[in-house]
Amino acid sequence: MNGDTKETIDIDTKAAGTAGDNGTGDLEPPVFAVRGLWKVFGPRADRVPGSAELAALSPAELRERTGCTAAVRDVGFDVRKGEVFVVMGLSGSGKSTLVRTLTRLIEPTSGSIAIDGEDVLSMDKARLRELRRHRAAMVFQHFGLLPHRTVLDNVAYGLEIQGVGKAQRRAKAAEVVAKVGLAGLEERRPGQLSGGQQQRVGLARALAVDPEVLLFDEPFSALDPLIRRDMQEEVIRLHREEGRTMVFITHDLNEALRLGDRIALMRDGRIVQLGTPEEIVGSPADDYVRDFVRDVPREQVMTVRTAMRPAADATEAESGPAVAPGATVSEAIEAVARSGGPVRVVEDGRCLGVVDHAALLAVVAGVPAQGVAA
Ligand SMILES: Nc1ncnc2c1ncn2[C@@H]1O[C@H](COP(=O)(O)OP(=O)(O)OP(=O)(O)O)[C@@H](O)[C@H]1O
Repeated sequence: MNGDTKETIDIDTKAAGTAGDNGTGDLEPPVFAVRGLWKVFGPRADRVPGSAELAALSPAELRERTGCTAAVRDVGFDVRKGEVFVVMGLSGSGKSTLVRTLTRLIEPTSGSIAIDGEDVLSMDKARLRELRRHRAAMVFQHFGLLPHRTVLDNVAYGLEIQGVGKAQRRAKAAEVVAKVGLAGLEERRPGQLSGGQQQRVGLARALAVDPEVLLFDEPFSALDPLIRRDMQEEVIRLHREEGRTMVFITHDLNEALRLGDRIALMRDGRIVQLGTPEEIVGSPADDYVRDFVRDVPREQVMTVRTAMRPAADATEAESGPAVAPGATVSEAIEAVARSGGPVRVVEDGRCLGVVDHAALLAVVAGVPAQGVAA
């Protein structure tokens, strides 16, 4: 593992192709910066990342030759402040291992991880404890609630182990319980709650410590679809209201598309594509991703920004119904159907382009359309 004792590490801003760029051109330091990260399980795991020959083997070949599994293979990315960063992939692709290495619940084999520029791999035990308790709180699928404690006391638990006084932690817990929609249930025990309500308690407990980043490990996969939908809405609402940074693991593509500002799609320990939902659905990096997103209703993910063409003349640019550039193709289809003609794409009073029947149909069909902006 790392022998690095520096408190901070230099971040190679080009390594992950995304560092520092928060999409607005501003340079904001990332919350997490991960570079060249490996986690190999098995005998003499350290030799795998260092060996070009072993690192190039397929998972099956590697297992056969060395008895090792490379759960995370040479992964690099940034988690930007305020975004929902989704790690998605099929079972066994390495999602849980990757997210657990961020706070060293699992020790990486090699590579670097920084939180707000601070080297996570050189943190001592006390600093790590502080990281997990205050800065990066995890919400697990199995919520790990204490069965004999009330909802309020379960939520206050994280504050209790931080040494916060009783009155103060109960006041804070009550506030967070209300925030996740559990007001009135404070004195119940976990056994008296539905699965969805228990998950809300788990979420409230993580929120109570006011962490900089919330890490969700498939938190909703055990919930039935309606309650799951409810909890997704809850996460979207909390994110909108608080702008808290979130890292969210899921194997469910729809959940990833609904929640993610950006999605890292994993396969066999590697990130095969990292991008916005629209980039992943609209420009899959390879056949694997293309196959993965094949059944996604494109009109609900793609926006008119991708579908628009320049206005043909001043009349087209200046009159008629308008939509915002972030409107989905599905919304624009409705507007075009109602108006019977092209619809303008307008931002801050300026016409960026227009969308018409042909362009919108091309997006739905997944084929390039003539005159559509690249
Ligand atoms: N402690 C371990 N020892 C050996 N191999 C492990 C260990 N933990 C995970 N693995 C292997 O690492 C790979 C990635 O596992 P991981 O749990 O990270 O995947 P995942 O994408 O989170 O899967 P799931 O969605 O099923 O939770 C798998 O092949 C798994 O068998």
